[in-house]
This record gives sequence, C-alpha cells and structure tokens, in this order.
Amino acid sequence: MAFDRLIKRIDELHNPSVAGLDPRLEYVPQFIQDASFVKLGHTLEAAADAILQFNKALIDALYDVVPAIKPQAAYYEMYGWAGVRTLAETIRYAQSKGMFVMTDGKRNDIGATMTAYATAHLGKVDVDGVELEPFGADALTVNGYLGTDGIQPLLDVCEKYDKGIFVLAKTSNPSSGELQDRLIDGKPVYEIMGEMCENWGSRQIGAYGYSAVGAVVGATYPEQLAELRKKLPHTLFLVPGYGAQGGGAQGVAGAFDENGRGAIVNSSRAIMCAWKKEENCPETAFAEAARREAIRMRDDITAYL
Ligand SMILES: O=c1ccn([C@@H]2O[C@H](COP(=O)(O)O)[C@@H](O)[C@H]2O)c(=O)[nH]1
Repeated sequence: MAFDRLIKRIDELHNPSVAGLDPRLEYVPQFIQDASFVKLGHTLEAAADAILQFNKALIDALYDVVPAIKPQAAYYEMYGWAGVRTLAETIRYAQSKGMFVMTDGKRNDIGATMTAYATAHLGKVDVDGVELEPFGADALTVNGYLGTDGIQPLLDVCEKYDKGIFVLAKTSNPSSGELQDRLIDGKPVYEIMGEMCENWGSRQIGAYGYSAVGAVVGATYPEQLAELRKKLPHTLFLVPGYGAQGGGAQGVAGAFDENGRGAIVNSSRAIMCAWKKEENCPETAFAEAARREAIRMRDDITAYL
C-alpha cells in the first residue's frame, strides 16, 4: 500500500514532514538562472531548466532527512510545456533518491475526465499496446466535491498501481470556512468530506491502519485537525499551512495518533527560500540552508509528539 511506504519512511527518518517544491524563478539563486540563460536564452525552457537544477540540488540536500516532496503542479504549468517536463523530471529524480512524491494537483472533474487525470498522474497510458507512465507520482491531491463518481477512477488506479490520494477536506486558506464550515444536519461540510474519505478508503487499508485515501487538513485550523483525527481513524492527513502561512508545531500536534503517526506536515516556501531569510547566507549555500530549515522543522514538530 502506497501510504505504508510513506509511513515506513517517516518512521525511518523520524520525520513526519514533506518538503513542498513550489518553485518560482525568483526563488532560484542568480548563478543557476544565469547558467540556464547562457545555455537557452531568456526563454521558458531556460526558466524550467534553472528550476530543475534548483530542485535537484534541494532533493540532494534533503533526501536523507525528509521522507517526501510535494511539487505543486501550478508552479510548473506556469512555465508551459518545459515547466511540465521539469515536473516529470523532478518526480523521477526524487524517487531515484528514495523519496515519496505527492503531486499537488487538486484535480477534480466528472468520472471520465478523472480517469484521464488518474492515468496521467498515478497510472499508465496505453500507446498502441505499450503501457507508459506519464508522471508516475506516488500520490495526488484531489478535490472530492464532485462526489463518488469523480473519485472512483482514482480508487481504481490506486489499487492497480499501489498509489494514494489526498482529498481536500478542511483547507488552510483564510476563506476555507465560507463553504467548508457550513453545517448540514448539524455537521460541518469538512467533516462530511472526511467521512466520505473514510468510506472511499475502506477497501484499501494498509498495515498501519491507514487507507489509500488521505485528507488535506490545514495546519492553520488546529481544533478541526484534532477533532478530525479522532473521527477519522483510517485517514492519513496531509497538513499544509505550517511555516509561511502561520501554522505551528503545537497546532499540528493534534493531527497525530497515539503512536505519533497519521499525518505529514508540509512546508514549501519556508524550506525553498530559507537561504533568502538566513542572515549572511551566500546564494551558493541555498541547499544547505534548506536542509537546516527542514531539520529545524522536524525537531520542532517531533518535540510535541
Ligand atoms: O489547504 C491547502 C491545500 C494545499 N496547499 C498547498 O500547500 C503548499 C503550501 O505552501 P507554503 O509555501 O508552505 O505556504 C502550497 O503548494 C499550497 O498550494 C495549501 O497551502 N493549503
């Protein structure tokens, strides 16, 4: 089961966190950008090339400390087809270093189209009788608000190819409550979505008791995190919002079960841009700064477990 692999790696590294790779060109040190501009001019291909070099250096600095990366697809799509190629190459590179990769795509649509998304990100596509893997991530974030027929194709792909999904339940952004906190028969919508995750995952439960269907619950809502942890015993949580969005270690502690499992906390900008925040950090030391921030985050979170 895909999340068994993730939990095993979290246990090995004693680190329930994931490094988000959401690169904008301005996060990439100038010396890397310049090398790509010399090679490819001021083009989208050069931007995507610089981002790939940046990502690879970050992965080299993080893979023995952090169990997983979470590339957010939007930051790659922003650079067109070359950016999307960088996404695919980043996924492959991280996996070659033993990292678990969860693509943050937040895909959702009708069942037929979800089959295409599931094939693209987690499955294999048939090209005239030859099965090829387009992106090959280990997990994908999705939006479940279209209901079961939108999620079923993903469940099939998860079962066939040993993958996982994280479904949006209670998102970290300030307006998430406008819809997600509304009550239906006395129950908030995010809790109903959490129960749907439990139900969708019920046929694919792994060795640690967590299913292939996880939920996204924001670090910025500690009460809801703790409440959902108690109510959703088989649902692994992906917890974004730590660091740059103001979530902290004490607030995410409630996301974990009594064995210190059940959640993985994301930080993107705080890790990628650590070199810009550290005093007197030369740009050539960007990867070491990211590693220091990842270790600080690990120690911060595990102190509460
Ligand atoms: O509720 C959500 C769901 C997803 N995200 C994503 O997580 C990262 C957060 O980045 P930071 O730089 O650590 O703030 C980003 O990819 C979001 O798209 C989220 O923040 N909240």
